[in-house]
Amino acid sequence: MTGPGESSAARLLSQAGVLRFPSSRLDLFIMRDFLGAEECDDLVTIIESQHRPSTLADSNGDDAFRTSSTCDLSPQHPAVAALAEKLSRFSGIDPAHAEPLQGQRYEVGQQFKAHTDYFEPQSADYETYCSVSGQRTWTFMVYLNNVNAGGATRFRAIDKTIQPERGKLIAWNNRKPDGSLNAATLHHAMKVRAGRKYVITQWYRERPWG
Ligand SMILES: O=C(O)CCC(=O)C(=O)O
Ligand SMILES: [Fe+2]
Repeated sequence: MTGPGESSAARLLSQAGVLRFPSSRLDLFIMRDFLGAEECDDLVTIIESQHRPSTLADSNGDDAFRTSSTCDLSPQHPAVAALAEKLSRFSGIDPAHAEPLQGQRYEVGQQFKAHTDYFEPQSADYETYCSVSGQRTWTFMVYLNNVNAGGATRFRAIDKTIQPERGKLIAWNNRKPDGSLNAATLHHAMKVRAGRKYVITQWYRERPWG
């Protein structure tokens, strides 16, 4: 069964160039060249033009936990609207279930330590984040540039490290087939060692965004 805010392995694998990482613990998919060079460069320009310090949904007292910058991408921007539509067609998820797209920008030394994208049900702010749209379901993330050194995304539980590569998309299901949260989705955006790193993330929700 696939809920309204969910993609599926069958959907993703039916599209040319999509590979599945072999793991019984986590549904993780990779596609190179999801975006072309020009699309990536346009999105990097937008992120460069406007960003703020990234924040955490559940602050844990570690000021070094997430040190990147975030760009709230305007859905009015044609390049952003085009990407949102492309992701929705690709994922098969109704765009009503999509959060607004976000860009992340990492300078040398910046990172996002190991975390999950779902909201912790025990956290104080769980209701604030999830009462309207529900839990996060799937994550789709696109690397917008080749990083000179560092900046990989590491999934520790399945021992998989993905190198940033311009235009490459990765996608994973934050939940297990039975709908429970999947702790094996734990991932770490490792420190950039040289150059900058830019990504865009699309998170989807159980219910329409609102
Ligand atoms: O930048 C990355 O490699 C991962 C970013 C991430 O995990 C997030 O923004 O939730
Ligand atoms: Fe994440």
